[in-house]
Amino acid sequence: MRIVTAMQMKNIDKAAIEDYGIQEIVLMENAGTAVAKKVEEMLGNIHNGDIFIAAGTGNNGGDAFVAARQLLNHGFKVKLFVLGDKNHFTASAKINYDILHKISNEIYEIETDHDWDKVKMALSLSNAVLDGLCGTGMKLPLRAEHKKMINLINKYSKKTIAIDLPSGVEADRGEVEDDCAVKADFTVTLGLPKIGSLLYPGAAFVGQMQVEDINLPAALLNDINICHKLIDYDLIKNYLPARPMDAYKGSCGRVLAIAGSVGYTGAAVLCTKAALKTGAGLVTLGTGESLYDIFAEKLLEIMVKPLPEADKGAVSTAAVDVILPREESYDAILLGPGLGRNPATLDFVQKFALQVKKPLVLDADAIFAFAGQAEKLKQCAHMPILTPHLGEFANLLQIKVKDLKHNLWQYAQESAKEYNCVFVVKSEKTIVACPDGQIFLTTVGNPGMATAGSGDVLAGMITALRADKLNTIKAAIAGVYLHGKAGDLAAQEGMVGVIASDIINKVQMVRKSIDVK
Ligand SMILES: NC(=O)C1=CN([C@@H]2O[C@H](COP(=O)(O)OP(=O)(O)OC[C@H]3O[C@@H](n4cnc5c(N)ncnc54)[C@H](O)[C@@H]3O)[C@@H](O)[C@H]2O)[C@H](O)CC1
Ligand SMILES: [K+]
Repeated sequence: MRIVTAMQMKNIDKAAIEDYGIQEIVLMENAGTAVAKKVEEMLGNIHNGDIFIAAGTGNNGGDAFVAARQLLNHGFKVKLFVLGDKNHFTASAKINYDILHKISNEIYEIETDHDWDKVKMALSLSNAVLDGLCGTGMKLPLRAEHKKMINLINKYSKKTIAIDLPSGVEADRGEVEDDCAVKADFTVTLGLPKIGSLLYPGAAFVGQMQVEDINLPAALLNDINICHKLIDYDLIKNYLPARPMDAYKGSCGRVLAIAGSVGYTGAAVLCTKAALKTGAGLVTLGTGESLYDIFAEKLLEIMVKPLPEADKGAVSTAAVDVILPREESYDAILLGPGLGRNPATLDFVQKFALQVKKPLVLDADAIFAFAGQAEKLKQCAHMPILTPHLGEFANLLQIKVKDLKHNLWQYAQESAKEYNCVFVVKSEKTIVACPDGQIFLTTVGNPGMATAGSGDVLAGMITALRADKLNTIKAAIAGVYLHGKAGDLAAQEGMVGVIASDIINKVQMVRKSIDVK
């Protein structure tokens, strides 16, 4: 499913009206009807409950007026409070405001302190709250009266449905000012999900999201110019073919992981085990020769290839001439987990990455090796996949983390294009940014996965998928999805306490659930 900015949604509305002749008032009627249906569904057996509705003067409020009419028709008692200048209703909202006024006398303006007392009384008596204050048209900072209304709604904490977006959540980035946004149990989003409702802190206010197409033409909702999509089952369901009956270990993806250093042997174990559990047929760990005994002892199914080292455990540039002659033995190569930042190792990474002819995944210290030199990545034989967390990405681009965070999607999109890389940028909402401008946003995973080694596991999983014939973008997307789903399964035993090995142990079950039959 595609996800949109406020402007992109406005353009879809505009196209619906101008290209298809679907008038805004029709879309509003569809929106309000869908919202009213959700209220009734949420209230279950309360058939004549009291509904508190807060409405603005824009089309978000217009949706609320339509919903109010529907709910009244179905026997509910509605108290609706309008916030904003009544002389500035949008046209469609005004039409529905006037219709509603002919049906109900429980439509209130809020001008005096007494009116706010009525708000509190109505909230305290309500069975449900409908938030139609503002949606994609809201620009921060919030006006004081809206903050007051939002804080009151949250204070009475009734079952709450937000229309399109929880009021107070910024539509494009998910920004929320002073934690002041409607804490919704459900958000009925219209047309397509707004990016801001999927990013924190905004995402924390959405509750369960329900997407209603409000009868917009499918061609508009699937417009290829909308280049942001969700990573969900629907997207990846055909990515992972079931294993053919005539498979053999060399036909399921041969991975080489160059990883590990003194004090960071765990990363090498995690990324290689993750590659195997993701389905790679053969996995080899290339590591400093003095660590060979440790890994040979630890690893059964993974072959260990001792490499020349500069200092104990630090792979050196001489390793380039050891691996390159044998590169045809591998289908994809992972560089980085726990590799360390010895200058000789960083030199090895750059020299190897720019000479090897096999698909590459760069993680952790291998990304560090290109800090401030990302343009060199364009010399890789295949479009590489980089899996930085925010700090590693900021360091690669040589910018501050806070600047990166404020404009993450733009930096990711521009960097992917400029350096011809796929960036898997790990944060509470991992994204996959591609050179063609596409950005994919994960819908799975949980805070329990913020644990040592989780990134090593992801890097190993992506490399295994890349080795098993998935192209660069699909390998990155499928890896993020599998990793998040495995992490969600691991968190079922308790989110706190998930460790990276738990994620690895759930990968098999996730693959079983999504492999194409
Ligand atoms: N997606 C669709 O196809 C449809 C969406 N609909 C709804 O339309 C709104 C967008 O409507 P718009 O009129 O552009 O703006 P809003 O109603 O979201 O917001 C304007 C509203 O909010 C007040 N406001 C703006 N900024 C602030 C602020 N900083 N503080 C307080 N108040 C603010 C402003 O005064 C107005 O009252 C979309 O979200 C959907 O709900 C269509 O109805 C159907 C088609
Ligand atoms: K809203």
